[in-house]
Amino acid sequence: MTDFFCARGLSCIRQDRVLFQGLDLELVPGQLLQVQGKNGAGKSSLLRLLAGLSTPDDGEILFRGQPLSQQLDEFATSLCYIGHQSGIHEHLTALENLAFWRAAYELPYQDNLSLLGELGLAGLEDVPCRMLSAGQQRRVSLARLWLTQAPLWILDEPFTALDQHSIARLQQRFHQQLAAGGAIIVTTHQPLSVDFPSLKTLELAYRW
Ligand SMILES: Nc1ncnc2c1ncn2[C@@H]1O[C@H](COP(=O)(O)OP(=O)(O)OP(=O)(O)O)[C@@H](O)[C@H]1O
Repeated sequence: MTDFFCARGLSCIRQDRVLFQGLDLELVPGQLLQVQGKNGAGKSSLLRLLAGLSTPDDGEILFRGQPLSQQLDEFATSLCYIGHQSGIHEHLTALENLAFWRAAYELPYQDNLSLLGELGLAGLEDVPCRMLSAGQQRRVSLARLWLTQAPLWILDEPFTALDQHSIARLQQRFHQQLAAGGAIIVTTHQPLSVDFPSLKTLELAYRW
């Protein structure tokens, strides 16, 4: 077992249904884990457990050899979690959202205008996010992945609402994160289009 990130014997019960039990996984630096499964199989529930946002019914999760439950604050600084919800402030502009994240997570300085330009949001930096399209809002949300230095990313359906160009750009960002020794856990119903040598898949079966 690696001491970077692993889970042992995880169980999750929702509405009297056992989504999974006895689930083991491990992730080493530079690795991409894709969690797959039908709608309702429990992918988001698993990712929320792994992100420390909910507690397993059984089993434990270890980050750098220590149980997550004993180091949630430290873990939060090593994690970038992006769930189904965009996590952006809709009344703030894209630039203001980036400034907020940089301050909240004490991230190093970046030229946010250039970053938004690279993400295809040039000219929209000062528009309140509620007025952006779904795909544009998703790009603002994903901008965190260009700001963060967290070694572990947990991403729930990050490609939703993105056009093909944005999907390719995000997958290139995945490559950079993995090459820098980071690791990624991702759910997606779409096949990953770029070749990831370190890709590992975990299929969650839908159980009644
Ligand atoms: N907080 C909750 N309370 C009660 N039931 C929940 C909760 N979260 C999830 N569930 C139930 O757990 C099951 C799995 O949900 P989950 O969101 O993990 O599935 P998923 O595999 O991510 O699905 P999808 O592909 O549709 O996003 C669903 O039947 C859902 O109704």
